[in-house]
Amino acid sequence: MAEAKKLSGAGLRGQVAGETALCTVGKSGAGLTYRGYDIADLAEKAQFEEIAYLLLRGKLPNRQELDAYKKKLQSLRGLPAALKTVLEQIPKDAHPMDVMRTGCSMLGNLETEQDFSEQDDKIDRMLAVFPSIITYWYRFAQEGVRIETDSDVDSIGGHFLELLHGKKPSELHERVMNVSLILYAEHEFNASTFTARVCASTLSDIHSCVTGAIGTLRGPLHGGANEAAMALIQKFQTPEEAEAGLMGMLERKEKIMGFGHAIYKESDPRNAIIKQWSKKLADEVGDTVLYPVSERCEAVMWREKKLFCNADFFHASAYHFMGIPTELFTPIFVMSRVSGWTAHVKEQRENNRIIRPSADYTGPADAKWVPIDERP
Ligand SMILES: CC(=O)SCCNC(=O)CCNC(=O)[C@H](O)C(C)(C)COP(=O)(O)OP(=O)(O)OC[C@H]1O[C@@H](n2cnc3c(N)ncnc32)[C@H](O)[C@@H]1OP(=O)(O)O
Ligand SMILES: O=C([O-])CC(=O)C(=O)O
Repeated sequence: MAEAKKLSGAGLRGQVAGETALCTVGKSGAGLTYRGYDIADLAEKAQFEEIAYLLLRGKLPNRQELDAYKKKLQSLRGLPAALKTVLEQIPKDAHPMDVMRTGCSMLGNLETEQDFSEQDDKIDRMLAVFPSIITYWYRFAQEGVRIETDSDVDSIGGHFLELLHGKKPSELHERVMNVSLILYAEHEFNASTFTARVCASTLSDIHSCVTGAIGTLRGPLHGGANEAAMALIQKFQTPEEAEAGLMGMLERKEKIMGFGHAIYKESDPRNAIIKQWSKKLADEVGDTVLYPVSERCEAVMWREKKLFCNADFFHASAYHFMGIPTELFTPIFVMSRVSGWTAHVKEQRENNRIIRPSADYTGPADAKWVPIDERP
């Protein structure tokens, strides 16, 4: 059983910044739980929509509730005309995370949360429409087509794949997307969720909370690491090349994206799960390069630094094997984490005090005013 990581130092590490009933991360034992349920069980047995319901409504839905919830989400996939117009203005070479941020913000202009009694409907709308936002922009920017954003596929992951590729996904691909969305759904007080909670604590609207969280997730030290991991593994043709490349990077003290974690000490429980699905997909496409290269990176990083793959590393190859362009990896994280972010916003609102920590001042004392013409 892994010990909890010793937490101290900069970055508020180890400081308790609030309470949550949503999730535990890195406690000894299960490692990651959503409302008390072990992530391994959820990834094996649940649908992502069930997990969103669990996080947002506080309990697992029964069959009737889940069917009704999925139907509701399916009915909310359409894009307003004004949002399509905005998406069509965004340059082809924009980063898709910037598109998500703008898309969410524009939605907040068109369908503003007038008061908190509307929060559940606004959240469901975001869950349903985010795959439409990113694929509409992507296919318009890349191919010049204006896609229909409705589909018969009733899962969020399957809907995304169908809009992206213009055809129904295979059962395997829909399943992997489902697992991936479950793994990414929630993770306690990570940087983007904390951003959402800080914003919520000012009693701001739900679209502002999520827009801020998207911006925070974008960075390579957080959600952006899955794209950076892909860029890394694609450089290598063989495991031997990967080993030599990583050794050089470690010697130069470069960060290796997709490894390490602020809270977990010995492993990220999401890695074993997505790695197994990445292997299945590698077998399906007959890959003999990316998967073995990824495995060698994992072995070298553990041997040299005792650093382990976090959730992002094997997501890179898994998504790649499903034909998903690298720049869309982090937007998929958004489609999932919006469930966790908004569950935290609801929790913050239920028991709110504005989040406003203090700082140790390190600047000069007693500075004397110098008139502008006398300054050096
Ligand atoms: C879904 C997610 O958001 S998971 C996180 C995704 N991010 C990444 O994969 C980016 C790469 N990883 C990292 O940058 C870090 O491990 C973080 C940001 C995840 C955590 O940061 P911290 O909590 O500061 O890491 P931690 O305290 O464990 O670091 C210990 C040492 O290992 C080093 N280290 C940690 N991760 C890495 C890495 N990926 N590559 C190389 N060295 C690393 C640190 O630089 C530090 O060295 P130092 O003591 O000489 O300064
Ligand atoms: O918890 C963190 O710091 C980062 C992370 O793994 C996540 O948000 O999924």
